[in-house]
Amino acid sequence: MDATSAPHRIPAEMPQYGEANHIFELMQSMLEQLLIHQPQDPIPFMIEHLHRDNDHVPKIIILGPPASGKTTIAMWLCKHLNTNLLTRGTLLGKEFSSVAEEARKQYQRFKKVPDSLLIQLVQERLMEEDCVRRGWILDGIPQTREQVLMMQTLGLAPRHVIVLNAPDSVLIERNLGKRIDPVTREIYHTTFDWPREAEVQNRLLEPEGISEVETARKLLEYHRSIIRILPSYPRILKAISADQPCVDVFYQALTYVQTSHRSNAPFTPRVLLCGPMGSGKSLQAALLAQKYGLVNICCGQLLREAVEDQSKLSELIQSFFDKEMTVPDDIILKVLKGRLDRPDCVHKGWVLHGFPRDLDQAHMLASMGYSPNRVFFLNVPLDSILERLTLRRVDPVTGERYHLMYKPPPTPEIQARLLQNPEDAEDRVKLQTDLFYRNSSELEQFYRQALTLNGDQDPYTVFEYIESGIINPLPRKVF
Ligand SMILES: Nc1ncnc2c1ncn2[C@@H]1O[C@H](COP(=O)(O)OP(=O)(O)OP(=O)(O)O)[C@@H](O)[C@H]1O
Ligand SMILES: Nc1nc2c(ncn2[C@H]2C[C@H](O)[C@@H](COP(=O)(O)OP(=O)(O)O)O2)c(=O)[nH]1
Repeated sequence: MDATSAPHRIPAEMPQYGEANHIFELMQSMLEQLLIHQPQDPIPFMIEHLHRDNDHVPKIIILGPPASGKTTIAMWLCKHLNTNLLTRGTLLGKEFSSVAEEARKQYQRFKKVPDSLLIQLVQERLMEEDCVRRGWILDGIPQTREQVLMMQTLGLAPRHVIVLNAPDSVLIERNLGKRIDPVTREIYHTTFDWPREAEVQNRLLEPEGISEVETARKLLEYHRSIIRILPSYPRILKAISADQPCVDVFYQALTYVQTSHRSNAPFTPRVLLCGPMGSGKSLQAALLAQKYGLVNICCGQLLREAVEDQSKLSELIQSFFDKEMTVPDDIILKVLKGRLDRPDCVHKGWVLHGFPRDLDQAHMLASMGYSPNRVFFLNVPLDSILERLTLRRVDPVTGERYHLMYKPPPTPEIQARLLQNPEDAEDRVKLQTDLFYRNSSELEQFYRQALTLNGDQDPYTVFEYIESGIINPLPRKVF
């Protein structure tokens, strides 16, 4: 007996609960910490870990060569995400810390801090309340592979690693214009980022070590070490070109750190495609069903099959078809429930389109326990919909579908006998489209995590957007 016909032991609502509450990620994070720290008594350790509940605070590392903008971007991200910035300077400058004091001594004597001492400083800082509660951004640390390994051994794991890059010539040139505000420690640039206030302009200082020779030396050192660091962060690394305006780098970095990584949690897609007729729902549903094995449920088609199946509802539904009246919601829901309850839908997941069309239907669907976990709204302007639908024809002899613009009939004989579906007439399409957009805002309100996309483009581009929306976890609320 294959899985889709075996009696389903796990009730459908369990995976939904797990997904809605990120149970899998919660357990995975706790297990990682347990294995890293191997506490004597795991129970209190797990309780304390769960109480801390900081699995989604920012834990970011920004790496990059000198003058790539690490500190600039790190500062901007910190302000936006309300998290803590950790740099070598802030770590070494820490007061009331014997480790920091020892590190300062080492730096004063040897102009270098031993890896073990620096990482000890990082560990000490990351365990402080504000970093636990609001997360952290490490600017330019780790600098060596040894430091990476020490951090991993201590369980200091970032969730996102950003590596900035730009041609050395650009960086050497750029560093010459670097200026620092001694009061706020803000970073500026004589050409690219000059402060507006004259008071700030007058007090800016030229930092040490920004000469061409000095920058070139640091670049050499960086290139040697970075190739040994990056392989340690295979799945959480994002490279961003720093050879573009700061603000563009910032927005790419912000978008990245606000996406959750794909989790290994078992996930059964329950996809809902909403959009006016002709927006591409059926086409996209067919592509999803074909590629991911989802059950394709077109509400209209389901009702027609219910009539053909001679089911006990068939006469009732047929009577509404004959009177060209919409089938009542409760009858549609009965048919829909019958289909969604089948093991293939529960096991493989489904892609539903053509229902719900309004808020009442959405409430009814949810009350039956069929909440989609991915909702997409396909937006297509009316003129594109009219172009797609009103030029559609079908050959009554072969059943072949044509489109007078995209797929014209091959011969005049076929052209002559083509028929147009009355539903595709311009006035019908305009009425249906208007009806959809009258209800769509309430539906978008109801499906808070819905993703809206531009359906007026190549079908495969639309499909890529939908695919990415399904595979990737939904963006969390902003930190
Ligand atoms: N994308 C950018 N375009 C132009 N100038 C930039 C850009 N990013 C940073 N800068 C400027 O380059 C200089 C170096 O920036 P920043 O100090 O942030 O880089 P960094 O990677 O932290 O450097 P270092 O590692 O040497 O501390 C600053 O003057 C900053 O204003
Ligand atoms: N250019 C373009 N045309 C599309 C796209 N999706 C669907 N179409 C065409 C194919 C159909 O002839 C027509 C309606 O598509 P459909 O998938 O039946 O729309 P829907 O009524 O199920 O929402 O539009 C699409 O994404 N791009």
